[in-house]
Order: sequence, then structure tokens, then C-alpha cells
Amino acid sequence: MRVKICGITQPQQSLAIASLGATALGFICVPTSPRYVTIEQIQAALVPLPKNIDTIGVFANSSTTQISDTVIASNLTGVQLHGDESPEFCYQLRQSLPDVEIIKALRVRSLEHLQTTANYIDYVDTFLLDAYHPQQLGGTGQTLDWQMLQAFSPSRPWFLAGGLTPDNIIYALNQLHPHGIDLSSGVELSPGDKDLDKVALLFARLNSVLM
Ligand SMILES: O=C(O)c1ccccc1N[C@@H]1O[C@H](COP(=O)(O)O)[C@@H](O)[C@H]1O
Repeated sequence: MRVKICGITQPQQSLAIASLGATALGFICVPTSPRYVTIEQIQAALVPLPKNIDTIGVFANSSTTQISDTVIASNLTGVQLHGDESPEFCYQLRQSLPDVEIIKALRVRSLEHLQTTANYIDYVDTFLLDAYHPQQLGGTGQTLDWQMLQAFSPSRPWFLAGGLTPDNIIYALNQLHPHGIDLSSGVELSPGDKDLDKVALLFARLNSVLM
């Protein structure tokens, strides 16, 4: 299972979190977020990482040029589109970044909204489902209605996100079978400062059920 820890801001935490078991690290490229990082901060965080760790830039309603420039300058392996990007936008981004994983995040508002993932199938590699919050784009710590996701079975891999913690992850995975999970505020001391003890507890609990 892929495990993405998102909202890394401190370069020294990137290797520590990868060493604990993360397969992917996320970097918030949304200027209004308290977890926002510059290209220089991303570059510094990537230096010590082994090549097999996926490095994902998180964007919301940025232009294809802004995204491409950041991805190329930072040498990221993937992008997470966390805003209101359309299928056509994903198609255009694919033309600019053919070898980069495109993850379309959906802040799920309803079952009907969840079904709009079908419109993206041909243009993205992966989906990510997060909780909807009227004022915040992400990193809210709010969980989704997991019951609503029981029948979600797209023809693309997907990450479960939104309010996951070391305390609820096993319960979540008993109900749902995503290809990956994504945690941010649930393993933090404060926005952008990851709690390495919580990250270690997360992997201890995951290893106890996945091994
Ligand atoms: O974390 C942020 O500040 C953020 C800002 C803008 C878009 C997305 C953001 N984070 C994403 O939110 C989800 C869930 O976070 P949490 O576990 O509920 O705290 C995660 O996918 C982050 O990538």
C-alpha cells in the first residue's frame, strides 16, 4: 500500500519520514496554506531522499505553467490537483508533463459529486478523496463519510485522505480498500511540523495489520 505523508516543510523531516516507511511525501504549493513551501525548500527536502520515494507537489487552481515550472525546477515525480481543476485542465497538464503522475483530488461533497471522478478517468493516473470544508482547501483534519465510499471502485488507483490519524487508520482500512492513504494534520505537532512519534506509531499500526 502507498503511504503519503503530506505537508512536509522541514527538510530534515523528509528523510526521517521516508525511513519510517512513507512511500510518498507531499509538498504544499498553495500560497495560502500554513504548510506552503517554496521551490528552494522542496529542493532541500528532496536532496537526502532515496530515488524510490514519490515526491508530490500539491496545487489548487494554479495555471499549467505555474505547475510545470515548479515540477521541473523541484524535480517532483507527481502533482496533486486539490482545487476545481477540470478534466480538460488535467488533459492539458498531461501534455506539458507526460511523465509525471497526475493525482486529482476530490473534496467530496456528495455521492453525485463522487461520481464526477468518471469524467477524469482518461486524464489522470490516480484519485485522492478528501473531506469537503467550505472555507479550507485541505489539511482540515476532517474525515469523509466512509460509508459513502463503500462502493467506490474507479478504474484508477485511489488514495484515501481526510482526517486520518494513527488512531483511526485501522478502522478506516477495515471498511475501505484504497490503494494508498494520505495523512497530514493527523501526524503533526502544528501545521507543517510533523510529529515523528505519531508517524512512527502510524507505521507500527499499519505493519501490524499489513505484514
Ligand atoms: O495541507 C494543506 O494545508 C493543504 C492546503 C491546500 C490543499 C491541500 C492541502 N492538504 C491536503 O489535505 C489532505 C488532507 O489533510 P488532513 O490529513 O485532513 O490534514 C491531504 O491530502 C493534503 O494533501
